[in-house]
Formats: sequence, structure tokens, C-alpha cells
Amino acid sequence: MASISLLEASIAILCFLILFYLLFKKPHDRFPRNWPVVGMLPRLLVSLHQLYDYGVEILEISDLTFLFKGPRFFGMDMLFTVDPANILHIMSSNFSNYIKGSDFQDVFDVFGDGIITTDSELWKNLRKSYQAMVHHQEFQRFSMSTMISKLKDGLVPLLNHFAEEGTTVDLQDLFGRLTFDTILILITGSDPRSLSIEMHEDELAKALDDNWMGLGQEKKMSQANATFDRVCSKYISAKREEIIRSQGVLNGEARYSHKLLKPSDDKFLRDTILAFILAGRDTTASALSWFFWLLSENPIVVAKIRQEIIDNDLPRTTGNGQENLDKLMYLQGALFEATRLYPPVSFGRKSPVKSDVLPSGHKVDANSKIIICLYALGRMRAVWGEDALQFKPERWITENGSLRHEPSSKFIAFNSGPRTCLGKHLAITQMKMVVVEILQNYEVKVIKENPKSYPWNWPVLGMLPGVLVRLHRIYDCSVEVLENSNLTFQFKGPWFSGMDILVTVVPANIHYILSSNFSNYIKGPEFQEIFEAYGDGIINSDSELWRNLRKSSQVIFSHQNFSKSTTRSKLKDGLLPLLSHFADEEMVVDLQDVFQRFMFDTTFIFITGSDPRSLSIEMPEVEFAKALDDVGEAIVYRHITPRFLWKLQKWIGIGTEKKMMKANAVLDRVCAKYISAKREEIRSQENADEESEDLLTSHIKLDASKYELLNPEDDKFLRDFTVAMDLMKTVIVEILQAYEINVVSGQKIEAKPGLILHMKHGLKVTTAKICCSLE
Ligand code: HEM
Repeated sequence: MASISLLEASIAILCFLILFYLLFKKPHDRFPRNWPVVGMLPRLLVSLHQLYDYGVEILEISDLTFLFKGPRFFGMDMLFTVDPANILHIMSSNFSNYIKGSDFQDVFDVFGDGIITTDSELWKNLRKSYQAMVHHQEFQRFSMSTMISKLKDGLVPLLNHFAEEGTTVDLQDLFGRLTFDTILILITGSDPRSLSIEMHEDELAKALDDNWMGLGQEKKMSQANATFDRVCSKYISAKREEIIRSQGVLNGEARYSHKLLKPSDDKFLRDTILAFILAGRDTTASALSWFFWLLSENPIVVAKIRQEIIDNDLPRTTGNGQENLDKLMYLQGALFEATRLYPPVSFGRKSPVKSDVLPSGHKVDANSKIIICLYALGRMRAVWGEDALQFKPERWITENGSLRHEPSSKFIAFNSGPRTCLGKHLAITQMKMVVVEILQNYEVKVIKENPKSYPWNWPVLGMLPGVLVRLHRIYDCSVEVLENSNLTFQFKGPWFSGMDILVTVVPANIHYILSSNFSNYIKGPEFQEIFEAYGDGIINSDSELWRNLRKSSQVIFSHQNFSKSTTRSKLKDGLLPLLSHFADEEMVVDLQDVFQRFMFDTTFIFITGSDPRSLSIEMPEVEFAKALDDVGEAIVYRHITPRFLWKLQKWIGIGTEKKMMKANAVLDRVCAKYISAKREEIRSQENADEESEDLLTSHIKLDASKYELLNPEDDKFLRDFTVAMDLMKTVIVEILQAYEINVVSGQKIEAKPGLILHMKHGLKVTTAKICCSLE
């Protein structure tokens, strides 16, 4: 019970922080804000689901080093760095000043005093002894024969079995079993045979998994710990009995003479077993899994590796020798490339013993935390060039075909400096063996399954936490959820928030709601409240008022000549000259902005008869357009926020609601100006041409007797009409973006191939050709 209420409390705090963050967030700001008490934690929590990629973004814009400020008094401040100069300084030249620290050891306490967790003298002793072991010829022979026989008697029969049965197999699980068995044989001499057709669950492997999953769940951790102790002591006592014949580390009584190591001490041997499993199992398995995933996306790389295998005449059987494998340079480059993009160990942690100044100029206090982001470093354009995100094994091959050397302060997947991975060579050899075996004999097809996208219904908070963490891809998640729930999904909001929503895409429901039972389904008062900036315009209204507005607009819209001529002249004098200007200058343009301006001008002329000229080379900011954008943003926010919260914001006058109020005032002011000018204009020219009438004029002249609910004398009616009509522009812009501008005949404009059109949301499109027509 205690753990459930703790969980609830944690979720409540988390949601509070997220809501707090949303409440005060500065829109479009990627950089985390440092709040008075909670520091940057709210942003961290909001970005948890995409923490790695968010880290890449932040480190890129902060010149490779970034200071994260945690909540006060929590000791959570951390310096994140991917600057190779800093890494060289921390991991190599000033190695002795940067330790893992006691915090790290506390977190990983179940792993005892193994090499991964220890520092200074104890680490030095362990390192020396393991280094001697790993480099020992006998160990190398033993590891080679172990890997060959695990492949031949373990992986291959299993893959054959799955291929014959046509069953889908979880490669990561398979690779995890392969590396687990291999490591355990190397360390203890016993084979746990977790890689077998039965795929049985090994209790030591399971305890390791539980230990990772259970970080923070003390009960699970202590159970896992007990399993470690029991299983390791079983291996140790069995080994002691046959110590003379044994092959692995545990026969080290004679070999290890270092004073801190006590091979007679079972605790030391237990920590050694766990350290090696920890270091070698999931790392290699994860690298192999990502590698095959990358291959599935890059068939050309697969073809090149297969060709390299053929060119080097590797026999089509298991058991290629080390020398043969060493010839496979391209494969090695591809493996490095995969671990550069997806390093199995994604973060490293260091703490300065004495305060210091890093080469980047950042001062670090003694005992402060430094996080080296291996994942982000592999993706830094400043370090790897503009194509940093691409999987390109070629970047590892020099002009003369040898492997390109990259300093480990830059390619850090296997760590850097004196603590460089001890199993690097072993891991690369094993990965090469597996890849050669699989590519020679099998075709791997990746099955793309939808991730579990169903939001959890929490007590009190409903599905709100699930929605908040998926906000960044809410559209795609809705597609998945609806697909998994037979096209209709009941969203449960927090209790008493009135946020329960039925989401449906069933065509029969849609027809029922929008057509056959139209009168029973209105937009409703809440919609009007959210869209209040649009007043009583056609977008917001229901029933009789809507019917009146619809009828009057329908009549007006039937005079289409004015809108056609407006669009044509904006195209000729606005859009086309601007696009040719950008094309001539080879400038990057924000296509969305250009289309918005084009549509804003045409719609505005169509409505008021005046041209705001937002579409010109100077790209001026037009206050009415800006106000509409701000209103749009606040409306989106209102949709996803509990009503009481945005109402509270409105009442206090903060965040997006503050923007909304300011924008509303602008809309009122500008509309009032146009309405009074238009009334004046109509008064002065009685018999104007109806065909070229703007909509505002038509509305002022509206025959009120035909529409009992419409009052053309009322400025508010005209204002609401103007603002609501402007919504059209957004719709048309979406359509323009979705399709190529491709109207044939007449004058053609060709943008130069390769012109980059920069779209909002970071999307870039390259135009091959833009054709526009003028009748
Ligand atoms: C693709 C596979 C592998 C990768 C990417 C990898 C990466 C790393 C990294 C990043 C570290 C530093 C960890 C830290 O200090 O927090 C490390 C350390 C270590 N690795 Fe690996 N590793 C791999 C496979 C292996 C294997 C198969 C073994 C053993 C058989 C192994 C043995 C070790 C050991 C003993 C250390 C500790 C070194 C020390 O602290 O001095 N690794 N490895």
C-alpha cells in the first residue's frame, strides 16, 4: 500500500510541476528556464520522453556545454558537456582529479566494489589485474573458442528454428542471451544456456533486469541483490572445487597478487562476476540490435558488407578466425558508426576532487556533478559535421581503405582515457562474428510495431499525464490510439475537471453527428468560451444565429468575382515577385510565413477592401495578423488545459491568456477602425459596383429584415464577422503547404533547383521547381 500512495504522490507532484511549467512557460522557448525554487526541473520533466534528443538540441545551441540548475537544496545541479576538449581534460589529462564519486557508488550499490563502480587505488588494482587477464593469450584463445561455439551451437540452431517456423523473434532478447552466456562462460567457466529454443528465464539475468527496472523500488532491488548473492555464491563454490581445471577469472588465486584484491573473499568474486556481466552483456546486445535496425533502414550498407565478406573470401561457416575478421574494414566502420549514433552507454558521470576550470572556460567546484553525454556527442554537428545524424559507415574509411582513427574524446562509445572499455576488442570481434554469420545466411526483416500508445487512466488525474507526455506528437498518438480502440476512444480527464471527451473517427458516427442528427449536436458554450476572441461569428455560433449567419454569408459568397480578382492580383503583384526575388538571391525562406502573408492579404482585402501589404520584400509585421496568431496559440492551449487553469490564468492575466487579452484588444481596435472607415466610405458613394464589393460592405448593406438575428448597425456583429472570416486563411495555408504549387499555363516562375525553403517546426523542404500560373 505504501508504495502505491508514494507513486500517486510522485505523479501528483510531477503533474503539478508540468502544469506549473505549462502555466508559466514562455511559448516556443527550447531553452529550459531557470525558475526560482524548482530550477530547470519542470522543463526536464516535460522533456523526459525525449530526453536524449532534447539534450542534443540544448547542447548544440549551448556550444557543447550546458549547466543544468536543479531545484534548490537538492544538489541536482549538473554540468553537461560533449566538448571533446573538456572530455580529453576530464577523462585523460586530468584523470586523477575526476572520479565517479560516492553518489555514483550509492546508486549502483548492488554492484558492490566491482570495477565499474570503484575509484582510485581499488580501481587501479582491479584494472591492472583484468587488463592482464584480457590480454593474456590463454584468455583470448578461450574467448574466441567460446564465442565460436556459442554461435555454432547456440545462435545458429536457434535462428534456423525461428526461420523454419517463420516466427517473429525479439533480436535484442536473443543477443542479450548470447552475450550473457558468453560472458558467464568467460568469467565462471559454466554455461547458463539461456540461449536455447526454450528461451528459459535465467534467474541471474532476470535479477539484473529487475535491478535496472527497479531503480528506486527498494523491495525489487533487495530481492535482486539476494539473487545475485545466492547465484554468485553457487558459481563460486562450484568453481573453488574444480579450481585447478577452471578457465575463467575465478581461477585467479595465483594470478592476482594485488594487495586490494582478495580472491579468497567471496564478496570480491561476486562483485567481479556482476561487474563483467554488467559491462559486457547489455552493451554488446544493444549495439548489435541497433546495428541490425540501422541495416534494415540502409540496404546499400548491407550490400556493401556482403560484398566485403565475399571479397575477403570468408568461408560460409561459423568459426572465422580473428585474422579474417580483422580484414573487414567496412563492417568495422559500420559498427563504429552504429555505436556513434546509438552508444549502448549513453551517459558517463564524473566529479572533480578539487575545483577546476575546464578548457571550455566552465568552472567546476569540488564534488560537483559533470555528465558526459555519449549519445549527444555522437550527434553534434559541430563535432561530426552537418551529416552527423546520418548513418554513414564511409566516414570511418580513409582514402586508402584503412580505418579512420578518431580520438576517443570524439568517438566515446567505448569510453576515453585510462578507463577505456576493457572489452572493446572482444565486443567488436563478437559483433563481427554475429553479423557475418547472419548476413551470410539470413535475411533480417524488422517488424515495426506500434508502441504502446494507450494512455493510462490514473486515479484523480485521469489520462492527463499520458496526454502531457505525448503532447509533442499528439496527432500521431491519436492515430495509434484510435486505431487500437476500434476508431472510438473515451478520454478520461482529471476528476471534476469536465475534461472527459469521446474521440471518434467512425464514418457512421461522423455522418450521424454532422448530418442526420445535426440539430442535436451543437458546438456548445464551452467551445464558444474557448474561441471567445471570435465573438458571435459564424465559427462560434449555433442554432438560429448560426442559420442566419450562414444564409447571409452564402448569399455574399456567391459574388465570387471580387475574391477571384483579389487572389489573382495578389498572386501577380505579391507572391510571384517575392518568390522570384528569393529564388534570384538564393535565399532561404520560411514558406509557411510567405503563404500565411499571401492568404492574410487576400482574405483581408476580400473582407475589408483594404490591403495590409504584409506580403512584401520587407516582410513587415502586421499587428492584426500577429494578434490572430496569438489568439490561435492561446486557443490551442485552452483546448489542452483544464478549464479552471486557463480561467485562472486569464483572471490573473498571465501566460498565453495575457497574450490573448492583448491580441483581443488589437483585434477590437483594428476592426473598429476599418468598420468606421467603411461606413464612412459607403455613405459617400451610394451606388458602388456590387460585383467588386468586399464582404464588410456587403454586410453593412445587409438587408436586416431577412435575418432577424443579424444587425448590420451593430459594430460588434461586423467585428466578429471580420475576425471569424480571417480563420479561412489558416485553412487555405494548410492546403497550400500540403500540395505543390502547381498551376499550369501562363507565366512560369522557376525557382532554382536546390533552393531551400525553410518551414516552421524545423522542417526543411527543397524545391525542385515551382510553377505558378497567371491566367
Ligand atoms: C559494444 C560493446 C561495449 C561498449 C559500447 C562498451 C562501452 C563501455 C563504456 C562506455 C565503459 C565506461 C563505463 C563507465 O566508466 O561508466 C566501459 C567500461 C568497461 N567495459 Fe565495456 N563496452 C562494451 C562491451 C564490453 C565487454 C564485452 C566487456 C567485457 C567482457 C566490457 C568490459 C568493460 C569493463 C571491465 C569496463 C570498466 C573499465 C574501467 O572502469 O576501467 N565491455 N565499456
